[in-house]
Amino acid sequence: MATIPKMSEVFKTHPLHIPDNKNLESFQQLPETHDWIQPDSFPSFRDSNISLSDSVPLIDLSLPNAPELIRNAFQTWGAFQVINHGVPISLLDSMESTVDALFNLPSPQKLKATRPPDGLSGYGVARISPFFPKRMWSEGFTLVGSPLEHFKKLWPQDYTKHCDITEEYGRELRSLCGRLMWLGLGGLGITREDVEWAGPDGDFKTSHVAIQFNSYPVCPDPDRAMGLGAHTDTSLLTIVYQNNTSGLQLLREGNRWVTVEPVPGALVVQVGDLFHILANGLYPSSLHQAFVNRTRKRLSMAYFFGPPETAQISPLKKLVGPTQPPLYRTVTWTEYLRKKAELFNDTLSSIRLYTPLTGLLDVNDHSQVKVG
Ligand SMILES: O=C(O)CCC(=O)C(=O)O
Ligand SMILES: [Fe+2]
Repeated sequence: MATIPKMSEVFKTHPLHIPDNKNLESFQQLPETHDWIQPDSFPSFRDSNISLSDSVPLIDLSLPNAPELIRNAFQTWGAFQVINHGVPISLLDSMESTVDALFNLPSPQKLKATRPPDGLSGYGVARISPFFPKRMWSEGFTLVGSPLEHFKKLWPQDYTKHCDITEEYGRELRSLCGRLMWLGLGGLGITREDVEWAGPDGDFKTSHVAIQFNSYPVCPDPDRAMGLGAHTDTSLLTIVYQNNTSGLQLLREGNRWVTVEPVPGALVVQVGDLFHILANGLYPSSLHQAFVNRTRKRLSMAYFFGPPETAQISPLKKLVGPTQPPLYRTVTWTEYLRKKAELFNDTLSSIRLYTPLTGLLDVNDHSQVKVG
């Protein structure tokens, strides 16, 4: 059996060099390098005539029927927005201020904390950039593990405050993800005994996590630009916080992009590839992208919740039977991440064991999604 790559080594085989990082805000016109409109380049991402019933569900986690609503949302959308989630709104505000402060630093300061080409943490462009022919209208900062070393480089005097906020955010989101994992799994009839790697208390204490901050500066020609190209996340669950500026879109029924309108204090919960595998395809992995705006800068933070580094992820036994064969082979998160760096939106199909009998592509076959 192949050895499991360590998280820190995942990108050694696929280093990503940061291109000359011009300050996007300084452009009066969209440069050719960022102009995504070519004949037949990608489906239009401006939604038109979307009916109200076509908006991602908004779920109040304090309601007694929340588990049922969550199961429904996961099955139909692979996503929902959640309120009354228990993460203090003041913490969301502080975290947003930290992210804002980070991206407002002068470029040379941000570049001091550049993510190494084969590394996990630091400032840079989106990891998915090499899969698209044009550059994205965004900048990002990825954190795996402690923010301390990175934040010291960004804010030599002032790092403690930002570290404290980020660490508290990480703790709160970990606990929310644990809750949401059990609600999502419960909806499939899965109980604590079925998921060994959730730990003896079922608190996912050894789960691996990454945090991604994204900034989408104002753009002179937003209809021709793209903030973040269409992708699924590799995680089990991703929780996105967005500021009060829209941009996040989900692909609905494989044929139209629906904007997730910002709701104050809400968080967006999305199924990632690994939960899709665990659920043996019953929950689709959410395909999403982000657009940009002409007059409003957008910020988002994505919290990627994954399994422990060595956990073997495969369709849960209870969800497999004579009429439901396992759709995917076993992978670890690190193995999967490495594959994704190579195959991107074809990664799920590369580990698929069965093609649906109908011969039709299922919602998670993204080989049809045009990315270039
Ligand atoms: O900006 C957003 O809303 C989405 C961010 C995202 O999808 C990601 O960081 O993976
Ligand atoms: Fe994402």
